Amino acid sequence: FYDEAHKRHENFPPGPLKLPVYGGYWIILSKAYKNLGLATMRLAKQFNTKVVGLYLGSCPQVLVNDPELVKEVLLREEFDGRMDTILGRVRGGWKKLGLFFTDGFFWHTQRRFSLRYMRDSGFGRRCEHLEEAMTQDFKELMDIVKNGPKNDDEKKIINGDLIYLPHFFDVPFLNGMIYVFTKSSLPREKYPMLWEVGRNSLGFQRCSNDLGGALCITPWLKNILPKFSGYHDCLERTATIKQFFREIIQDAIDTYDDKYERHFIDSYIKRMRQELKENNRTTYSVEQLEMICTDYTFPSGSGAEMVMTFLIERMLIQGEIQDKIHEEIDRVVGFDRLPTLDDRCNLPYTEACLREIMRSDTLVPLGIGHRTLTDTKIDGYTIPENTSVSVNLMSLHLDKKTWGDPENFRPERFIKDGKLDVGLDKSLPFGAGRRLCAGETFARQGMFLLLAMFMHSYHVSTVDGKPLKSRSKRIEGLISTRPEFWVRITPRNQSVL
Ligand code: HEM
Repeated sequence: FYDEAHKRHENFPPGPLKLPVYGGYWIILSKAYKNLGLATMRLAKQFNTKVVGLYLGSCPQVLVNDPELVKEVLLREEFDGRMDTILGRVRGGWKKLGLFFTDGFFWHTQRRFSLRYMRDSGFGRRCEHLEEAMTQDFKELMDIVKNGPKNDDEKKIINGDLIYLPHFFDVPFLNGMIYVFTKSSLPREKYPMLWEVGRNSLGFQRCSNDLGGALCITPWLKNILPKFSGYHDCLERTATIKQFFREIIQDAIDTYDDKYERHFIDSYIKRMRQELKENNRTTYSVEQLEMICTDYTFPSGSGAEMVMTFLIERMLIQGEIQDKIHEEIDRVVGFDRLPTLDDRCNLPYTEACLREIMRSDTLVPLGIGHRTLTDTKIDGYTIPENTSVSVNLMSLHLDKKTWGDPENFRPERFIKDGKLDVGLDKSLPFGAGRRLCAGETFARQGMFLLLAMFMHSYHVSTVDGKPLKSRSKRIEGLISTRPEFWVRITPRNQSVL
């Protein structure tokens, strides 16, 4: 037992013992059960290293806990793989599908194709049609607030002057994605479907953690503890989102005409058929198209909304932030129209608040795990091929040398001479390199647009009217989330409706 616990690859980074079955997994959790970023920092301190090495079961796992090394790993190609885990397999019906959990030629081809098409639809540059669609959805929400919900589904999200976060923001983000895929969005009668996708997106994010959870180390847990291990949620939540897209894709296939390329789904089908005809084989398939739609959709229905929710929670703790955003929006936009993305460069404080919340409240603390594609080195240590490598983005976002006062929420740190200076933003909430978040532009622009419209239209307070004393406990999942909650909104600037 002693020998086994101390057995390590040669020159592997220092770290905890390899205990039976789970290796060092429970040791990390014991450092900070609900906060793997903090746990990583504590392990790094304990072993006096920037790179921690341990084993999850028998699989080598490296945790990188240093701002410079984090960037290095994200930028070096030999770290670009993804582990082949049960989590990824369950989602794809035991096949390796989608974008998040695939790698190599398949991932590269599918990511490049989708982003090449979606580049003009708000994923590379601004898309006015997408902005109009998201603005229209926001106006519908304002209408529900003003005139009251029409049914029980609406009441679950908007009830009098109370709104339910983060799901209040489901409609514009998810309908936005549907617009990107199909060039049309769902009308108000179908919003309950979007709320269902939103609930499942958030549920999926909570089915595991940044290290894959116990299920990835001991997949047999799916048979004996399907609910507790997260297996059930992973399967069911993804199945619901996939089913939602299956119907949209089937409809596109049924009405497909080679001569007209109506939208992304058509162009994907076209490429699939072309490649099959010419080469008799292809990485394109209807199943993969379902997974692509799912992989772009669930972060929209959870991640981007959670960042906005974190920021609203911060405003309920530090009331002056809300006052400053209101002051800026009123001065720049006025009272006769809603803000647009044209206003972004003139609303530096509002934009800085989004950047500061993503720095101070890291959404994906250990990023999405990478895999080494070959034997390699980091900080002098040897990392064998097929090692899972996670970068602790919190080690960068809370680094004292980089930020001076990382513990303070201070959007002004990004503002110089009254203007936003993006050069001052050293945070990497979306990662970097070839695995950079595929939705960064969509997320940044969507969050800004919705935040600006929301703050232009409402004052926000707690249900009991008292300021919050502190942030709520985070739920550690694939991303960090806070529990859903109701907040009170008081209309302002309503003449735009
Ligand atoms: C504020 C919100 C968001 C944050 C902070 C965020 C952050 C991240 C991070 C850290 C990664 C992993 C990067 C890596 O592997 O090193 C990632 C991957 C990804 N994100 Fe996001 N994300 C957000 C929103 C979105 C949205 C709205 C979408 C889609 C519309 C999206 C789509 C993706 C995809 C497809 C990947 C996988 C990329 C790949 O493996 O090639 N994300 N994101």
